[in-house]
Amino acid sequence: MGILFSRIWRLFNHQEHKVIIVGLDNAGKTTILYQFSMNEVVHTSPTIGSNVEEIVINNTRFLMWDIGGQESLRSSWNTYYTNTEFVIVVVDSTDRERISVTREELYKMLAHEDLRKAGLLIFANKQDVKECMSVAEISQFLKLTSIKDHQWHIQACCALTGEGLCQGLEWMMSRLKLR
Ligand SMILES: Nc1nc2c(ncn2[C@@H]2O[C@H](COP(=O)(O)OP(=O)(O)OP(=O)(O)O)[C@@H](O)[C@H]2O)c(=O)[nH]1
Ligand SMILES: [Mg+2]
Repeated sequence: MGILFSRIWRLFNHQEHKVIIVGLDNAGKTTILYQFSMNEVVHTSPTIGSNVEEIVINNTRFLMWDIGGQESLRSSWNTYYTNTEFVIVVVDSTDRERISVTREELYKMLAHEDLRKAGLLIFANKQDVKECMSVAEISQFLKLTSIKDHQWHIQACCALTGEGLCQGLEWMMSRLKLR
């Protein structure tokens, strides 16, 4: 009876799932957010604070927070962590010099109590640029296989064309179904 009730509850309970989009400045977070919400490339300037949009896919509602990635803003990312179900980390695949900074920020986040249960989706963005880092390279730099306490997935994408973005969302949807 309990299982049946919880299945019916989930069927009718169109609750919102909180998602935060983080990553270094210039990674493409805002471009990705508006590809999700408007299906188009918007002209962006560096985000100060955050942008938020509701994205609805097959009756599943995500509330997505895109947070500014400049160095001075990173210490306030943690003010967005409460009730977060998914963290999307956007990596600029052309930025080899700062991948170690992304790694530091990533592990700092994963250690945070409020993100204990959050799933992790990594977008290897800007795959349209020649000689960018591949998914395999980024996985290695970020030591993703060492992450045992969070569900994670890495997805190649190009925010300008939208390629790969849906696959990332599909992974998030597939995690929700398992709950
Ligand atoms: N070539 C290429 N450029 C991209 C891609 N995605 C985003 N950009 C460009 O990268 C620049 C930064 O994009 P934003 O979306 O503003 O980056 P952001 O991560 O929100 O940056 P902050 O708000 O400063 O944290 C813009 O000029 C985008 O047009 C991509 O897939 N390929
Ligand atoms: Mg931005």
